[in-house]
Amino acid sequence: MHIQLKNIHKYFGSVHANNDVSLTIEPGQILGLLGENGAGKSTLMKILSGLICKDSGEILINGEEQDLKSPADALRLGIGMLHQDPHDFPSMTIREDLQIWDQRSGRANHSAVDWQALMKIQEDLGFNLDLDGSVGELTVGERQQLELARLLWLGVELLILDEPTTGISASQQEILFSALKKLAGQGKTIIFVSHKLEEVKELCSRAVVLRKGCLIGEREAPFDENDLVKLMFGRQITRTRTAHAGTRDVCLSVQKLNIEDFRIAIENVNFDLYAGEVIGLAGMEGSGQRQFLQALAGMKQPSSGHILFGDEDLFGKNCYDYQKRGIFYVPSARMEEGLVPGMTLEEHYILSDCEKRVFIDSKKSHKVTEDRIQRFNIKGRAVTFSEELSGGNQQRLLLSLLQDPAKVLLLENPTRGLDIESTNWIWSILRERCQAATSIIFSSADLDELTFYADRILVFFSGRISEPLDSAGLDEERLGRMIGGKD
Ligand SMILES: Nc1ncnc2c1ncn2[C@@H]1O[C@H](COP(=O)(O)OP(=O)(O)OP(=O)(O)O)[C@@H](O)[C@H]1O
Repeated sequence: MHIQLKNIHKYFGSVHANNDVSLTIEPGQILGLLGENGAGKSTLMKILSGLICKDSGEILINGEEQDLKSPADALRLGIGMLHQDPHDFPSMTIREDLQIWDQRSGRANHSAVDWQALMKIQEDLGFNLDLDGSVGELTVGERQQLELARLLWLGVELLILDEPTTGISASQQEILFSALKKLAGQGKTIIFVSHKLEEVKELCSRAVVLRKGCLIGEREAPFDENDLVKLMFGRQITRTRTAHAGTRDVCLSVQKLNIEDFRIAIENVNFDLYAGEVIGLAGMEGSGQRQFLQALAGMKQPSSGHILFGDEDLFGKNCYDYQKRGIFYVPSARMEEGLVPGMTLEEHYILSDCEKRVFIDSKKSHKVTEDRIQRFNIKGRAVTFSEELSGGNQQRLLLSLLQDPAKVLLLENPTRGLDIESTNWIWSILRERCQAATSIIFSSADLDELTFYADRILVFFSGRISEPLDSAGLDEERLGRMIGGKD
């Protein structure tokens, strides 16, 4: 599919999200679309996939101008997008979810041959989704897999992937990349939106960069990472190491903890979390990290064991008891579990205020909102709805809602979808909290982030958890082997 975007403009109120963007993409090309958080990448891709309408400009598909008014219009032309947050129906089975989408694209016949075709796509991509399983029970990574398989099943020729590797493991990523290369080899056009330059280097033949809504440059492979960073931010940025603040004072002691659900059984976990320490959880997605974090936040009842906090055993208490003691959890699925669509930034701050009162103190809430927007550098206003923020800014909003003082922060993929500058910044904020004796346990699929920011690492493999490993002496290769259960 040959795609030509000509002079695309898009405004959201006073925000000029896409400013005169022109771009041509050849068939069989894997194009990297780069830019800092809020640069306008998702907006451009949403326009191309029919989810939102451009204000002006032209879209030509195979030389013909097209007026894309809906995702169904785009799908009919063979354009499909995998969004940062899954677009699916958690209350349905996978089969039902697929059928709904297929009807939207105007093709409603589902013979055994159709389902066989889907299974073949799954097999080619290395996915293993049970068609009669519930969508709501899938992990974020599996939901991405479902969407990708669905798009190919619907016959897309242009595949747009917005940050597709954020929730998936290294081995899933390998499978995904080889599948994408194969698809490009078959002539499909792929646009890969990412903040991870090493992935763009590995996958893409060409990269274009957006900054403040404008397309400001492009490069052909092989890419120089420093050059791309400079193009994205207008200056050089590297990962900044922050001072470690770990002490030997035990903040939380986990003893003989057993956690069980229908997915996984985690047995006999024992470790001490020290005040000011950062512990990273490594492992393939779905190896128990989420259940573990939720158990430590009181959101999931462990089957037995002890969670000792000071003189108290928190086993059996609920999440509000944990919150009262300063133990907070931040989920990975930010728009579904963390933020409330339809509510403004200010309403989020009002809702997250723990102080109980009948009336809203609007003077105070305006001030808190303005302070947090400024402190967390959120590109949005007090009246902006959470779903209107860019992905990276939603993540900033989520983290800005955390209460002070916090004793323990349990963070699921805290820098998901953030650019290097924002990641540096978030970790500087988190480390600042550690200096004030807050302890952090975070999960991440990014080995580099784990070895760089964690003091110690717990490796999860099929519900088994390693002894805490000192991250200082741990190289990524060994960590990778342990995650795969080979060490
Ligand atoms: N529906 C909307 N309503 C209002 N403003 C919006 C909306 N969608 C996006 N914006 C604004 O447009 C700008 C570009 O956002 P966009 O999501 O395209 O950025 P992005 O480059 O994809 O960022 P990220 O890497 O953080 O996902 C941001 O300032 C964002 O707040």
